Amino acid sequence: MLLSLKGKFPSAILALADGTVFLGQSIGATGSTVGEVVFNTAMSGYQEILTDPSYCQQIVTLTYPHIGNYGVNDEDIEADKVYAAGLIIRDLPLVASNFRKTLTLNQYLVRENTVAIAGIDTRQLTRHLRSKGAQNGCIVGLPVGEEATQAQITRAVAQAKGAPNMAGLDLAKVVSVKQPYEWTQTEWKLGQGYGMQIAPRHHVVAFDFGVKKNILRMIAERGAQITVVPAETSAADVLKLAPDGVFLANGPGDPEPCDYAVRAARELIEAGVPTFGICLGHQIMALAMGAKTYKMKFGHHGANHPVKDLDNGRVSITSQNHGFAVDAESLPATLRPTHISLFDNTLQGLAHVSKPAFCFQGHPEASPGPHDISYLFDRFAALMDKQKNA
Ligand SMILES: NC(=O)CC[C@H](N)C(=O)O
Repeated sequence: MLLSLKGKFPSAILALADGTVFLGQSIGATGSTVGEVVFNTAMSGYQEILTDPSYCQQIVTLTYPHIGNYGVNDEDIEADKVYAAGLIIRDLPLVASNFRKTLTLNQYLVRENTVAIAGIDTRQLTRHLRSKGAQNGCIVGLPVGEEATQAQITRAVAQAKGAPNMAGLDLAKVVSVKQPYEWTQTEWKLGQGYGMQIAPRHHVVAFDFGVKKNILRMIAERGAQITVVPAETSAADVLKLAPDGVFLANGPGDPEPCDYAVRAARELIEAGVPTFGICLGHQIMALAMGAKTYKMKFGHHGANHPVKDLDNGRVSITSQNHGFAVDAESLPATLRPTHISLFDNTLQGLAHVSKPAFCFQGHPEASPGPHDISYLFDRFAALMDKQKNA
């Protein structure tokens, strides 16, 4: 437990389903939360991570030891609320400084009703998750003045054990919008903030499985007007919108139960509509073509993952956030691998051999992370240009 936090914040419990218990300080809401505990190795971008809908029902532990140094602001959000089920960190600096800061991380977590624990040996926790695999956990933020009792610890372990298993969970339709909406916001620029697409040359229909705002901004930046549609929209309804391209978004949960999305993706790809998928969207495109997906041991969550482009040998440092992957052994003849992870050789990118469709497992929009692989957004725009001019 870090002495600097003790006495300044109430006590908190972190319990894993295997019975491992850590005690620390509550830096968010009072109460308890459960979810799959995963570790993310990005050094900054905690606000983008907390608001990424792909973290729905996951508790994130950040391996970088100082989290909160630059506070939070109103702009670095990937959705309009915090989606992560909870946050685990080592140290919360008591001074947060940045010219864009509107709140401290602690104030933000309380406002967003997010349970969070600090003062945890996140290195020990991460080594545990890495050797045993991701597992469910429970964080309990205690009221001011209360210390953790054995009964509360036992109850927290039981809550962790009782949490639903991520494998088999369809969360895309849970987090998806209920009504379509239009998107025109473009990328953020220093001194200007976010821009707006006023002269679009493409119309993109984006399936919202839990879409990150920065993906939409990067597609809009390259010339698109975007109609975001609910996860369960049929291919026929998408075709009625006469799109130049279709985007399959990132999102939480297991891709396999998303049969409605798999069906729609198959029909749109076979109809020859230029299609681009990211993360869950990549997994859905692979399933649509007949490949299989599987649950990884602890997944990829970070901002420095090297990925090789198999077409030209180029290596990009990429942002990653996934717990499932496409089984390379299961690829049908219609899909060819385009990218692999240099950490573990797992599949990172696919392209259809005869249709204008491709997808990527990592996060070319970063947020947070390096922009090495943003060329995939250019590729999507080029694919739509080519189809239009054909
Ligand atoms: N970021 C994402 O789209 C994640 C996809 C999927 N939920 C996974 O964990 O693999």
